[in-house]
Amino acid sequence: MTQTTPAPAVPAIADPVIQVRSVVVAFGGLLALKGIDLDVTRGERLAILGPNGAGKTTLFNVIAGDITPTDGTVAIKGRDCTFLPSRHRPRLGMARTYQKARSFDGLTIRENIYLALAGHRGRHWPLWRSPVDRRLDEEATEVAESVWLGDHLDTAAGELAHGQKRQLELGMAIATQPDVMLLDEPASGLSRGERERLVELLDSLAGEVTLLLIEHDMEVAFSLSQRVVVMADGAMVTAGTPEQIQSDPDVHEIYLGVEASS
Ligand SMILES: Nc1ncnc2c1ncn2[C@@H]1O[C@H](COP(=O)(O)OP(=O)(O)OP(=O)(O)O)[C@@H](O)[C@H]1O
Repeated sequence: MTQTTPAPAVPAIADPVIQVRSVVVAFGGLLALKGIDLDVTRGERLAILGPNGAGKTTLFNVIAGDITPTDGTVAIKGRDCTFLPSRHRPRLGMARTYQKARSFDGLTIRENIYLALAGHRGRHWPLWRSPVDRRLDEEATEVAESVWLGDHLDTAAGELAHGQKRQLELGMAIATQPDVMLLDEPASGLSRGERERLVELLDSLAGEVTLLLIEHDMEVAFSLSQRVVVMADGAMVTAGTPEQIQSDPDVHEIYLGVEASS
């Protein structure tokens, strides 16, 4: 399969939250990203699609600060963050989830969300609970309820089913009240009912929250996004509305080509 389509031009947008410019990532001799340009505007819902190995997670890692690009720049809310480590990005209002959930298995749902809340507010795990800490406990309960985990508050994360773990991770991200959320395959491994609840939950986020989504489940990706970017082989192949992407023969070829060869 060959992708000869030139990368789509980056249109100038009024209120960019994320600006990726000429980003290259090399892992030894492998070019995982070959010069990516991407602008995401405030409140936009953007899905990134592409076959395995296309570079989607690597692009997320660059935007979230988990890896520094070999070349190019990333700006968040107008500030050059190319070299800003991921641990500083929540202060910019950014949260991300990972393909593999990163909650603490030995802690309960309430405790995991509490820690996310406390970390965001610059507090530590208290030996004695002050009124502020008790308020955080209440907030943790509210967040757990918002991701439909209110009935499992005292269940250890390690005992949760896969779908519930993803709900917890989403809750931990939401707890930091981000205005930019990067979700890496949030629907993976979820049942149909859980996927529907996920869409409902993400749909209910405030309009100003910017959402970037890597998702293999087309139904989820198309129903949640306003714009879809398709990547293959470290490059952006095309971009458009969900309707445009669904009827794009190049996109079909990318997926069918991969399916045929796998
Ligand atoms: N840390 C790493 N070291 C070496 N190669 C890597 C590393 N991370 C990713 N790669 C390679 O970079 C390429 C892009 O990987 P990436 O995970 O970004 O793709 P992806 O589109 O997210 O795929 P998937 O849908 O399977 O998660 C792949 O060839 C992958 O093997």
